Formats: sequence, C-alpha cells, structure tokens
Amino acid sequence: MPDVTSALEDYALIGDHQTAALIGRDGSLDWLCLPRFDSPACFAALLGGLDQGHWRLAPAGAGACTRRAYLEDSLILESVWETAGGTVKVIDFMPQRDRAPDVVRIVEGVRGRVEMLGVLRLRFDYGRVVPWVRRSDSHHVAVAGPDSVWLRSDPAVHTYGQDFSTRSEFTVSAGDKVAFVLTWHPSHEPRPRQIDPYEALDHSLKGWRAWAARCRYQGPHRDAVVRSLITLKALTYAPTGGIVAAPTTSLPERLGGVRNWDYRYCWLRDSTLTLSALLLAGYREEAAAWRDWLLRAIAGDPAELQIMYGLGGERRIHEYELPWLPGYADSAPVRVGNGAVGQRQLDVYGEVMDSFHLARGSGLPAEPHAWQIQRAMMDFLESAWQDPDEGLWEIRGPRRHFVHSKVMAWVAADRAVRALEAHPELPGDIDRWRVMRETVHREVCEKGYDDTRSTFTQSYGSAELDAATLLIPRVGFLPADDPRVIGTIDAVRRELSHDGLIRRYTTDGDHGGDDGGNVDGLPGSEGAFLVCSFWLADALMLAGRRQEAETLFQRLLSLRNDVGLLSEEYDPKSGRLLGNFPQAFSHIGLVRTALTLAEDRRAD
Ligand SMILES: OC[C@H]1O[C@H](O[C@H]2O[C@H](CO)[C@@H](O)[C@H](O)[C@H]2O)[C@H](O)[C@@H](O)[C@@H]1O
Repeated sequence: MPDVTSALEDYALIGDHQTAALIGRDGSLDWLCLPRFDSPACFAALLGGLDQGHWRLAPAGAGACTRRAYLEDSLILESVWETAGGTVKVIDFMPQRDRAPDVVRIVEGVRGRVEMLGVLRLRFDYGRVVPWVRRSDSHHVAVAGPDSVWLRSDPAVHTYGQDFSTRSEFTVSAGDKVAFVLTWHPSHEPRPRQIDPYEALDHSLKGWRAWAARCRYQGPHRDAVVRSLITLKALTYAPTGGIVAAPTTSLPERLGGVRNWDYRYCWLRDSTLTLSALLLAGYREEAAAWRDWLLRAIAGDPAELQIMYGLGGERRIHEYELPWLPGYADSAPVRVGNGAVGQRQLDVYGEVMDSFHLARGSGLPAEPHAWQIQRAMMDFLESAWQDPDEGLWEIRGPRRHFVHSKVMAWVAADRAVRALEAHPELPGDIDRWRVMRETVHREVCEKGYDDTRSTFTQSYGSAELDAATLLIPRVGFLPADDPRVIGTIDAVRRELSHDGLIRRYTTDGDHGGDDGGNVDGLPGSEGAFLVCSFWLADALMLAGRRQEAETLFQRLLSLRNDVGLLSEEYDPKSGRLLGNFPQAFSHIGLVRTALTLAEDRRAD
C-alpha cells in the first residue's frame, strides 16, 4: 500500500461545530475525531500513513483533483476530477448535527463516464483498533469498543471487504448522483436515525449563506475575511460555546522535530482573541455563547484559573504520547492532552479582562456575575503580577518575568479602571487599580526596555526579543508613535524576521545549535509564527506605515492554501505550512489586520 499522506497545504476542512475533518486534494479524508474534537481519531492517516485510517473517494487510479473550492461562503467542499473518460465532482460536508455526527460525500457525474473507487479504512482509537465490519440491511457497520460507524451508500454501489478495508466500486455518468453517509454512534445503541444527504446539503448551504451574510466587514479582502471567520466558527464547539485552538494534534512546528502539541482544547488566550475577532466582525451570538462558556469554565477560586480547559470546561487535560503513531512526516512524538494546562501564564488575566471589556462596549447583554468574577480575578492578579511565569508562548524552560505578561497585567488593571469609570454603579476599588496600573507601567518601562538598543525585550534583563511586544500599541500600553514602540517594531523586524516573516523569539536551533538550551526549553527550531507577522502589520499600520503593512498583509494572504486556510507557522525556506492546521490564532490575525486596514482607510 503506498503510504503517502498529503502535504499540509493540500488539506481542506469540513466540520459540524462539534468536530472537524481534513480532506486531501486526492479525495482522502485523513483526519477525523468522533464524536468531539478531542475524541480519539477514527481516521488518523495524517499522523502516520494510510493504515492509521482514512477514507478515499475519487476516480479509480486518479491522483489529486483538478480543482476544488468551497461552495460559496460555506464549509461544503467541492472537488472536481477531469479524467480521460469524463468529469466528476465529489461534494464533502458534515451536516449540522441532530443526534449523531455524519460525514456526507456526494458523487456527481458531470461529463462522460467515470469509474469511481472508494476505500474506507476505519481505525478507532487513533489508528490502533481495527473494527469488525458486517453488513446490516443497507449499511456496513464497523464496531470496536465504544465506537460504531455506519456506512450507507446507494444500492448500485458494489461494496466489499479487502485488506481490512471496505471498498466501493461504481461508475457515474453525466447527471448521476451517488451519495455516501458515514455516521458515528455509541456501539451499545441501536442504529442511528438516517438523514437525507441531499436535504442536508441544501440545509447546510442555506445555513452557511445566512451566517456569512451577517459579516459586517465590506472591505477589499472580504473573501479572505469571511473564509477566516467560517474557519473560526468551525472551531467552535456548539453545545458549550467553547473554541478549540485547532482541530488537530501534533502537526509539527518543524518537519521531523519534536515540537508537536495537541491543540484540541480551549485556551483562554486563543478563545478571547477569537471572540474579539468575531465580535468586531458582527457575530454577537457566538461571542455571547463563548462569554457564557468562559463564566462557567473559570467559576471558582481565581488562583485556580487554568490557561486552558476542555470543550465543556473540563480541567484535566493530562499530556501523554501515542507511540504507535509515527507522526506527520515522521515528526514524533504524537501527543494527546497538553502539559501547558498546569502552567502559570499571567497574560491570560489581561486577555479575559479585555474580552469582557470589549463585550460590554459592544452592547452584549450584561451577565450579572461577570463583574463578580472579574473582581475576584483582579484581587488575585494584584498579588501575583510580580511573579515570573511561563508566558504566552508556554515555554517549558524556567519561569521568567516576561514583558508581555506584565503588559497584559497592565491591560487587566486598565480595563478594570475603565469599567468603573464607565459604570460607577459597579462595586470595586478604582483607586487601588489605578495605582496597580501605574506601578506595572513604570516597572515595565524601567525593567523591560533596553535603552541602548531602543527596544522592549522578551523578559526583564534579557537581551532576547519577543514578537509579542508588537502588541504594546494595540492594547494601549503606549501610543504607536512612541519612540520606544517604533524602536521595538524595528528591532523585532531586524532580529526576528525570517525572510520578511516574524518568528515569536529566537531558538538555539536558529543559530545552528540543537542542544535544548533554548528559552523555551525545547531542542531545535521552528518556522515563522504567522500571527506574529499579522501583529507586525497591525503595529506598522498603527504607526502610520500603511504601505509596509499592506505589503506584509498581501504576502500573508499569499501563504493561505488554495481554500484559504492557514496553519500556525510557515517555513519560508521550504515554502511549507507548519504546525496545527487550521489554527485559530492565524485566522484571528488575518481578520484583525483586515479590519485595522479598513479602519485606517476610513480615517484617510
Ligand atoms: O511552544 C511550546 C508550546 O507550544 C504550544 O503553545 C502554542 O499554542 C497555543 C495554542 O494555540 C498558544 O496559546 C500558545 O501561545 C503557543 O505558544 C503548546 O500548546 C504548548 O504545550 C507548548 O509548550
């Protein structure tokens, strides 16, 4: 069996707001966790090879499709193959879930006659368990442990078992339609209710059209912005309002490297930034759902606040490895869970306070106990902001006094003060928070700024730089035309740029070493971190350097794959996307920069 999974940029995303799948240009569905984003994958070819589970549906003997695109502003993928015998298209989507998750694949003959081949290789528990498959009426059902998957196809399709896979052979002529519906269900329950795939298609398309029409942004990059917003919406777990950082685990930050992490959880940082992007683009319902998720998740002692939670607000996200999976492009280990869950990352308080501030300012109906939680968080932060932490990059080395964490402590105090200024009826000690705001500001400017190089540094007393300091003007810590901000923009550009794109900080691997002595405690290097380049574009724009910002934004747009998706990082040397895919952070960056550019134009 040829064991080739696709390049990352060859994948498109489909999903049902509870989980999501990746489908390659060759028609192979190589990643899907069922029933939730954080469940074990039943198709894990992405992290190994075809034997770890995949579902290919394409013309027999064909390679990559000739072209593909999402249907209008939707998450419904259409892949077209032009073959010698004719033209065929495959439409892939996951309908909005009623009870059970479904993947629908509709084959449509367009011209001539095309022989099709489907190969369904189910492997439960991240590629480890080969299920028993049997026929039951019009279905094939695969069962192992708690999982069962039902495959329904048209009667005209010849389906048989071979090499621990279920194969389907059929021919389509112009005008023919053949639908497959794959449904997951707990194995102890009777067969799930069947859906009509064509009705589901119609319903999904209408639903996405209506959703996309609510986007307030009308600027020149509307298609890119809407695609990013659809991607962010696809990363939202509808039953609770939680938002995952990405639907994948362990896509490497360097091919063949060990920087491989599980992103199928809700980070307060990534989610608050997603919420801001959605809110600014006009999506208040999602923002309200997420705010409610947040209030439930963080309820309790603010000292016990975690930096990430499970989809439902679960607290235990213990990290472990899956040794039987070779990893994407042999990048091991594959990890499930995330050890960063136990870290102290003080920036999170600032991000949460800022998102409540934005929600209040956007007229989102007030939630009575939100302020109570904010006050408790401020009480805690007043006593903790002077401590070292692991920072927003979740370093696995020793704690440090990260400048970005302190700046975000300033943001927390600032938003608390501004809330009381706007709503004097709320209880709280405005004078104390003003003092805290002032103290943090003074300390950061004294200890986190390097006069000789005219730049903010990564941490107090360090010579290293950090792309997160580009956020200083955006959060309002200093104006964009302050010489210290200008100096930081130029220093970050000079020292952290990789072919014009920005790394988050330097690693020893960047200088050829691989000894694990990095600030982040990890061996090797990584690519340019895409959201940092969007932050640079924002900072340039705020500083009045619009041409440079526009040029950088255009470059970033060109890094999206053919269906508009970005992963976490990019390697300018090989021209490859790296890291988990698609990643909320990068798409948030795209939306925010497009909005900032549009505002700047209006101001002209
Ligand atoms: O670089 C090491 C860390 O990498 C991951 O963190 C990154 O992803 C998070 C989710 O998008 C983001 O919030 C964080 O800012 C990024 O640094 C990983 O989750 C960590 O476990 C790992 O230590």
